[in-house]
Amino acid sequence: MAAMKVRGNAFSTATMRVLACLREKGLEFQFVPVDMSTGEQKKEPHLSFHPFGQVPVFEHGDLKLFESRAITKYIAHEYADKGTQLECQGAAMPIGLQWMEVEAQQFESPASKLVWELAVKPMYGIPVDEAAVEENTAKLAKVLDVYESRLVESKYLACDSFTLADMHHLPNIDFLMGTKAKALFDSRPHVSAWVAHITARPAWVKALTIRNN
Ligand SMILES: N[C@@H](CCC(=O)N[C@@H](CS)C(=O)NCC(=O)O)C(=O)O
Repeated sequence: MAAMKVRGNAFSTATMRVLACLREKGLEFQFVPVDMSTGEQKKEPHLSFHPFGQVPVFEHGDLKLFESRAITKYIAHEYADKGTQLECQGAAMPIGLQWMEVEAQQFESPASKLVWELAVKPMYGIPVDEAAVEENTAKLAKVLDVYESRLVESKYLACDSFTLADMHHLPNIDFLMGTKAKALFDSRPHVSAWVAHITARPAWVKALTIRNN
């Protein structure tokens, strides 16, 4: 099997999305830390791997990929028979695609803005923009109302087992659980149970250990 490498940062949500996937699949990989505090991602040689100057970058033999969700879809497909089956099967396949888009198009924007305001800014002593917090709390609440309805009828978002559609949420949820935005999840019983369930997955717990290295 060709060697796998992830260039990224342990505190980057997009990087953690890829590490979660590799852990679910039980795949070996080399982690190459990119120091975002010095802007390493905006300089060569990193720019030769990622033209937008971001993390993560995934390398598998001669293949070089950026965009975390494209990387996880590649890994899930390429290693369909290894570890956790992360794609919805058969007739549920398009439902999996739909809920992955929901995460990317509806959840990511308000969730990542709240991560920035409530988790990252306080770490660096940067003043919080309360108007942005209010606006994105309202937006995320509406998204989670839809999730609550969906999770009444289905234990997981897309199909009857854990898939990429659930997994893609983990990094933003992990940060938000340490902020006042946790209340948005806790106040919706089915969302709250889903969060407890997916954040306790051994693969996710193992992915997070990268922060201890
Ligand atoms: N849509 C991209 C987002 C990548 C992204 O925004 N990465 C952030 C870290 S989570 C980054 O590199 N930020 C530094 C920068 O933009 O300079 C993906 O999912 O890979």
